[in-house]
Amino acid sequence: MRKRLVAGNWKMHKTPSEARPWFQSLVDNLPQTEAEPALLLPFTHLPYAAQVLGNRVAYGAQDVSTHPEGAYTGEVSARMLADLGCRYTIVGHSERRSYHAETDALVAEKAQRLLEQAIVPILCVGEPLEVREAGGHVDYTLRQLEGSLKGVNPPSPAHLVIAYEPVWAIGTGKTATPEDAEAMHKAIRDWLEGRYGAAFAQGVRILYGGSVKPDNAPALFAQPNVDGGLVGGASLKLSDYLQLLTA
Ligand SMILES: O=C[C@H](O)COP(=O)(O)O
Repeated sequence: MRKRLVAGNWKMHKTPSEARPWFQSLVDNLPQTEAEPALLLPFTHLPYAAQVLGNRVAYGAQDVSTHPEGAYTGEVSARMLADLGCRYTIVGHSERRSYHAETDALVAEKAQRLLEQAIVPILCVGEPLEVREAGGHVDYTLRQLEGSLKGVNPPSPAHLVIAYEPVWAIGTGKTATPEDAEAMHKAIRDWLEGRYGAAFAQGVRILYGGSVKPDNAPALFAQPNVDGGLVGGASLKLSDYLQLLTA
């Protein structure tokens, strides 16, 4: 039985001092729910997350260095994130793939660095609009998955989360239909089975991301292979995020 994960990706929003009282309100208003809450935050917010969210709400970063340590100005290592108590960290978000030219091979290295520190990578994949329109979305996404997991061997299914985020649905208000999301998630799980075996594949959580909101989340999350969401915009508003936790 996979535990639903509702992961908020704050991207580059809010300052640390704006975030701190928000974290407190989240902790004070956490609903009784089976879903696991998590926030993926800018690096600057993580010390406050450690203080306020503690072990009540999981948190982590949105990126990590491929290097374990050393003279790499501006980089943040997996060991630094582990020291701040990060449970998850995003790798391969389409915004990093497109604005920072991150390749599948680089994403795989980042995932590996995280696993070395027992941080669970939330590995993002998903096709752009032209690929979807041409009908090549499944092949495209599975190829991306294969490249981004090359040489990556998580010790258990709990150590890997996949987020399917069709690029055309991110921040656009357009969402994949629950049926389209389910079809892709099933294809991803089948691929995971071929790569890691059936028991492993059944344990991995596959999140949907792309304009998830309180009104569309129940139908998406009801799909058998949709194990929660990676939520951008709606995770910035406390009332929306709280609703998603019980969707
Ligand atoms: O990581 C989150 C996704 O990019 C989705 O963002 P969005 O919910 O604002 O569309």
